[in-house]
Amino acid sequence: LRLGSFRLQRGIMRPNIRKVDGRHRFCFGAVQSRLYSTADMGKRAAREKAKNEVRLRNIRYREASSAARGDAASTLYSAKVSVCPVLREELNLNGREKRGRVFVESDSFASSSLQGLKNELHAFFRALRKSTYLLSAQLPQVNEDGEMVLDNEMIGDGKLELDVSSDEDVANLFKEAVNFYEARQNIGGAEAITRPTVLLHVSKDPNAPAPPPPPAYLDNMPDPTTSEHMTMLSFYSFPPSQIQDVDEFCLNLRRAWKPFGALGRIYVAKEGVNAQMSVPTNVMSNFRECCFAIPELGEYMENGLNIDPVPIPSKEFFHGENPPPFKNLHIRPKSQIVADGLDKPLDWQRAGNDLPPLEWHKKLQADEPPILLDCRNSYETGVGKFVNAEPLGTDTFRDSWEILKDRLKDVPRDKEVMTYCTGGIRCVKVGAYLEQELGFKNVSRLAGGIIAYDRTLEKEREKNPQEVEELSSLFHGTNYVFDGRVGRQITDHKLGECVTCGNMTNLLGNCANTACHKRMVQCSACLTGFDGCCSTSCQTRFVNGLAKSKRSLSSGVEREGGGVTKSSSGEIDFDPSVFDDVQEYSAEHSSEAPELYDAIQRNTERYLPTGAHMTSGGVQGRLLASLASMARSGRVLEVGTFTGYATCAFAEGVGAGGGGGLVLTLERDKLAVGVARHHIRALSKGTGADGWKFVGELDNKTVAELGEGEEFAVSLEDLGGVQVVSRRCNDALAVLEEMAADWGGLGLGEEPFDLVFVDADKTRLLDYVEVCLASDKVLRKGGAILVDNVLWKGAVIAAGDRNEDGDGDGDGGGVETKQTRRKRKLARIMHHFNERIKTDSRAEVVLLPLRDGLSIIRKR
Ligand SMILES: C[S@@+](CC[C@H](N)C(=O)[O-])C[C@H]1O[C@@H](n2cnc3c(N)ncnc32)[C@H](O)[C@@H]1O
Repeated sequence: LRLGSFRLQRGIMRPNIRKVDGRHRFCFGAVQSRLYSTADMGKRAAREKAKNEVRLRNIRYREASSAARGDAASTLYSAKVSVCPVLREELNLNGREKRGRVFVESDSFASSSLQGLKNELHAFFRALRKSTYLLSAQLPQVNEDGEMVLDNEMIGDGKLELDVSSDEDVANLFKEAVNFYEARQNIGGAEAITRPTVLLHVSKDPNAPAPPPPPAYLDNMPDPTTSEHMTMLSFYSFPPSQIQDVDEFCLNLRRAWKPFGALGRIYVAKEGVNAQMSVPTNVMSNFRECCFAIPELGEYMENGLNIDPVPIPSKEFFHGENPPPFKNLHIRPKSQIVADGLDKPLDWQRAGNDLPPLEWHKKLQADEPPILLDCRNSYETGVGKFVNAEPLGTDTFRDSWEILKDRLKDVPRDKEVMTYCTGGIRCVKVGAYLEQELGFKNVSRLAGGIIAYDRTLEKEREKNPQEVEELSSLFHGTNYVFDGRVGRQITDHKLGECVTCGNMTNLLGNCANTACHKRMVQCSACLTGFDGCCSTSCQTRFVNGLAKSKRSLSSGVEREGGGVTKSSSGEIDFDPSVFDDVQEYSAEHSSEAPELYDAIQRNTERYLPTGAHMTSGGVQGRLLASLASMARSGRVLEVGTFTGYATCAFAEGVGAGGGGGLVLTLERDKLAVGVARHHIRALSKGTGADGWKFVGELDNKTVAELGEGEEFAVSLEDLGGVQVVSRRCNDALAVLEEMAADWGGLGLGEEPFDLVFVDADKTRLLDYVEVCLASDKVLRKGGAILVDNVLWKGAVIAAGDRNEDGDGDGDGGGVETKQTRRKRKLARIMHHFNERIKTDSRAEVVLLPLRDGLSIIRKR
């Protein structure tokens, strides 16, 4: 491994190895892999390893390849694979599985036998395993200039396509690939091909058996997108036979749950599944049936699905004051579903008795109270617990074992021990430990945890109003939950001590200073007085320029007034609220965007409301148009079209030059491309009222969608003949990389772009910029890259101060909300990007504090 970024080879393979925050990061075309340096080996490396064997193997291949760089041909064949549209549809393939690259070792089973080659394909394209398909192949082609072309367009018109249906075909194919490679070397144009390369096409076998019918639980299912409510639920399962192939299981879960429009965070490990989810209420019964049809869940979901009885109106869920608890469906392979820190796994099937909530309630009122242990962490027990319960006082779940051992050392082993936690999952592990490690014979745990207890009692009280007294909750205070709602107040009891004044309260949240973000209990008076911070020092940091992160606690604190003030020490303090005023002032004193753009914004809010904040907007739109008008040859590339706001601004700017030009824009989202298409077509009527009317018509139209790899092109005659090409692609980075190899085969001329706007997946900014800086086919020397959101709402400042690695709470559920964790992670990525690019000798950078931060990177 070497520090710094370097290109291993030109042409089709360009791995970069960079050191990022103490770990080495590999980027390899569309396939990215990360390998952690020894300093960071531990749970993350282990998790990564378990997660994806294929990625690790690719790393090994790459290392082997770089070690034998002069002799790469003897190490590996490269096979670029594409799957036909019929199979893609039928197998419901995800982005990565539609096309990709696999490597085949020379003299291996895979390079000499059909089954071996298929095994190699299945490791990457997992869904193909269970289907019958035909394989055909094509050798690299050479164009009229003698350069090698790896382009599907070369198939047809007399180009050779080979059937690959026997071991002999496979052996011949790779033999031909070597011949071609060696012949190319002799010709002397070897830089275009670095190893024996073939193109493989996977297509549906017309004689294959018909795919199985859709499962019964999907029969007559309502359309989940029309649901007026969302239901929150959680469940966990510890199947006795364990989950044998975790990656495969994740993939299957994703496929099974896709039709329901389910959102959530699901952890899958060999030991089981732990899920927190939101599901459209109108398909809940179908979803439940689906879960029970999955053998690893079904009867092993302890206490079934834990469903919140009060569904949330969809409007409030998606567009309410607080961000939605879940925005996506994340199904993550993990080494454990609850990180326990035990040396060896226990048998989770022997974990004491599951006590139903009503029995539990009765037992707690018995004359001789049992030992009652609250197995949650201190921040949870600090605001609520059962009467007479003993909190373990842990910071993380891992701390439980020593504390339990110590607390129970003198307790007779037949004494009843009762345990509880939020949803029950942690107590499975505690129960197993008490029974198997400490030898307790009478362990009971609260089935479904506090959540189930609270719900059961509420229902019982409704059924038996005369028994309200007997059924009043023995859990006092607030139950801390992990789905972004932070806490549910079960009774009015105030058990927590305010971190800043010591008064009793039941409010909890996180410190507003993102660099601290400590979980804390704080009363409402201090919440306001300390601007949502846990101490005066955090408050000073927060108000002196740090972004005001939205608090997870509902009562967000807004500072009143604002301005530049003099502190007692005489220094000038900067109040961040002034920044908003500055932005507003600059909008008021910039040229107004034509009417068309207001219509674009309105349509975006109508069709893609959750992303409506992503458009470039007024002042930035004007800046983009101005920069495009200065582009030397009028060629602009946009990565991330969304609904075409910036695309139109670029076209407008390029058009102002009057000499034609091209705006190529790339986007993965089907619907966004469809909406953008209308906006771009509206530009053909100009940017004034006509265009506005034209765009307005979209309200009554169905949005036409483009398929993967399809594009539409418009020539804007009224705008100096600018051509706008919008292309739908699953991975814009892969398109840029292809472009770097051979102008992308997009048929858009062999001229580099003057301006590239990088505004897509923020986690790969460095990769996008790297392609632009490294390849003069993508961006000309002297051209510029624009990168949006580089300030990440100011959170980059705090990110610069941090060097921790996330929540580390060890309870498997995470404690920070998903939103704040993601925000901090992205802030770190952005900060790292800003640091890296500033020191890149190939670039000249200006970071403008415009809106969310826009960097202009000129290629030297
Ligand atoms: C911030 S929005 C773009 C906004 C647009 N440039 C504007 O100024 O109005 C980012 C877009 O990038 C798209 N995107 C994210 N990752 C992508 C990828 N790998 N390939 C293509 N598009 C991607 C998203 O679907 C999203 O629509």
